[in-house]
Amino acid sequence: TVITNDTASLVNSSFEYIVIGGGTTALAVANRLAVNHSVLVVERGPDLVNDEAINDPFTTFGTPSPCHFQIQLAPQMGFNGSRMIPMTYGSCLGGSSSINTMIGSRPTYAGMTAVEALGNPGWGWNEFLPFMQKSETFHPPNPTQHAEGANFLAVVHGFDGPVGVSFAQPLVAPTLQDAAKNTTNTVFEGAVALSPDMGDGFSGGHYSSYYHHIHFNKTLQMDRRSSSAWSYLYPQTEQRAGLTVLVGHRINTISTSGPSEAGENITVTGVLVEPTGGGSSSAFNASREVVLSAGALYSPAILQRSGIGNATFLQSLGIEPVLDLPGVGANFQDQILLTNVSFSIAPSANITNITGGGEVLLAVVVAHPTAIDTLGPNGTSAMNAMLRNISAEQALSTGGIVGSKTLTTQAALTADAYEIDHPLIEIFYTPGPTAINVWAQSVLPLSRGTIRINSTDPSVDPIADAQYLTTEVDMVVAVAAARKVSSIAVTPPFSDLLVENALAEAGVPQVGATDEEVSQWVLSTYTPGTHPIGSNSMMPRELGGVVSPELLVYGTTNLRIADASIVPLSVFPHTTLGLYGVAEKAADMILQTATENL
Ligand SMILES: Cc1cc2nc3c(=O)[nH]c(=O)nc-3n(C[C@H](O)[C@H](O)[C@H](O)COP(=O)(O)OP(=O)(O)OC[C@H]3O[C@@H](n4cnc5c(N)ncnc54)[C@H](O)[C@@H]3O)c2cc1C
Repeated sequence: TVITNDTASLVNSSFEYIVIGGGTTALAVANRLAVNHSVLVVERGPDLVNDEAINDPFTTFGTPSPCHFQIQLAPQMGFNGSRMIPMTYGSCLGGSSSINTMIGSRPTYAGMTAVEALGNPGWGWNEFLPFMQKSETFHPPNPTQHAEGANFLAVVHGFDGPVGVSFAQPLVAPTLQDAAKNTTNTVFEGAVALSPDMGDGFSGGHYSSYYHHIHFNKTLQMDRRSSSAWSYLYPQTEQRAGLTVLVGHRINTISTSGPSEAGENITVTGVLVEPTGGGSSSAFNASREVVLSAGALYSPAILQRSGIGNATFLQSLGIEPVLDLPGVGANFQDQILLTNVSFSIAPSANITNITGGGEVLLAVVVAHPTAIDTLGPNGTSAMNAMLRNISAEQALSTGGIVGSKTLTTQAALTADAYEIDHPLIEIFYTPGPTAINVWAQSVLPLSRGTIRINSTDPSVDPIADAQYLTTEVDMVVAVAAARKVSSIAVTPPFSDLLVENALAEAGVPQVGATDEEVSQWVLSTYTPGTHPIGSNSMMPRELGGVVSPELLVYGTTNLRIADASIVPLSVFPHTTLGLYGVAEKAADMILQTATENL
C-alpha cells in the first residue's frame, strides 16, 4: 500500500478502480478490490495515523482534531422560528469512523425488511448479515463483564474480519450500568428486556450494555479505535500491493463518455482531482469502475458537479446535464438527538463506580424501546394511523421528496417495521466527570431534506437541509422520547445517583409538563443525530432512487455508490457497522462483475 499526498510521486495515472473518498466505507471497498486489482483512493483530508487523540478510544468525545469538520446546515426548524445548526463529520483517512463515538449498533431485521421491500431484492436481514459478519472480529465479554450484564450470541457475529468490536475493557461504570438497567425496566414497565445481543436483528424492546468499534489487543491489554483506517488500511495484514491512497486531494468531477446515440447508459472514465489546499488539477483514469464513497453530505455534490442530477436544477447553475436523475441529493435524512440532558451526580454518590474511574465511552447502556414501549398499548396503532394516512399534499410539502408516492411508500414501510419490533427511539446513558448524560434519539424519522450545490467550486460546501422535525410524526416521537428521559431522571435507582432537583437544574421538562412545553424544549435544544443518509438512495428510479440494488447509478454502466448516501431509510440506529456490511456487499458485487467481464 502506498499512501501519499503528492501526485508527482505517482507512477500511474490509470487504475482499474478509483474510489472517491478515504472514509468509512471507502477504505473497506478499496481493501477488498485491491487484493487482485489496481485501486486508487482519493481522500480530501489528511492521513492522521499517529494522532493519539483519534486512536485512543477514551479521548473525551468532541476533542477537536485535524479530522473534525463541521458543515453549517440550512436554517432548521426551531421554536418560534429557525435555528442555525452545524453538523460534525470526519475528513481524514477513516472519515467519520475516525471521530465517531464508536457505538456498535446494527440495523434490525425489521429495518432490513423495509429496505428490501422498498424495491431492493437481496438486502433483507438474512442476506445482509453475512456481510456484516465478514467485516467483524467480535470480542466476547469476559466473565466479569458477563456477570455485569454484557452478553452476545455467537451465531450473529464474525470472528475473523478487520473491524474490532468489543465491550469496554473493563466494562465501565458498574453502579451506573446497574441503575440504568433497573430504571429502564421500571420506566418501560418491564416491557424492555435485557437483550441477549443488541446486534441479533431483534433489538426492538431491548436494552443492554453496549459494544463499541474498538480493537482490543489481549496480549498488549490495549484498546484502539477500530476506525476504517485502523481496520482496513494500516494493519500489516491489510497491506495491498495494488492500493494507492492519495490524501489531501479532493475530487472535483467524475468524467464520463457517452451516452450513445440510442440514449443508453453512460460510462464513467475517471476523475478530475485537485489539491485540497489549492493548485493545479490532475486527471486519473479508471478502466473498470468508479466507486463514489464521499459520504451522504458530499457524494451528491460530486454527482451534481459532474452533471448527474436534476437536469433543470443543474441547468440553473450553468452545468450541462449528463444524466437526468432527480433523486440525486433528495431523500436526505438524519435522526435527531436530544443531547441537552446532563444530570448532576449527587454529592453522596460513589463517583468512581458511576463514572468508571475516568475511562468513559459514550453510551455504557443503551435501550431500544418500540412504539408500544414508548407510547403505550396503542403505540403501534397510533404510529400506523399517522404513517399510513400521510396525504400526497403532506408528502409534497416535505422538502426532499421527488414525488408524493415516495414518501407514502416509505411511510407505509416504516409502519410495517414498527409492527414487527423496530425501535421507535434509542436512549443511552453515559457518565461524565460530574454528571450523567441521558441522551435520546429518534431512529426512523420521516422528514426528508436535500443536499444541493450552489456553486461549481468544489471547495464550497453544498447546502445541506435536513428538514428536521418537519413532519408531525417526527415531532410526536421526539416529544415521547423527551418525556421518557424526564421519567428516567425521577425513577429510582437511577434517580438516587442524581442531585435532588436534577430535572430542573438540567432545564429538562418536568414529568407532567404539557405537550406544548415539551415541544418547545425539543425544538429549542435538539441537535443533529450525525447519521446523515439517503441523499443518493437505493430505491426504484421512479421513486427518485439513484442506485439500483447492485449499487449502480441508474443510467450508468460502471459508476457505483457505496456510502451512507445509499441507505434509503434510517434503519441503522447507528450507522457504522451496517455501512461496513454495505461496503463488503458492494465489493462482492463489483468483484463478481469483474469476474464476468474477464
Ligand atoms: C460525531 C459523530 C458521531 C458518530 N457516532 C457514531 C457511533 O457512535 N456509532 C456509529 O455507528 N456511527 C456513528 N456516527 C456515524 C458514522 O460515523 C457515519 O455514518 C459513517 O462513518 C459514514 O461513513 P461514510 O463512508 O458514508 O462517510 P465518511 O466516513 O464520512 O467518509 C467520507 C469521506 O469522503 C471524504 N470526501 C468528501 N468529499 C470529498 C471529495 N470531494 N474528494 C475526496 N474525498 C472527499 C471525506 O473527507 C471523508 O473522509 C457518528 C458520526 C459523527 C460525525
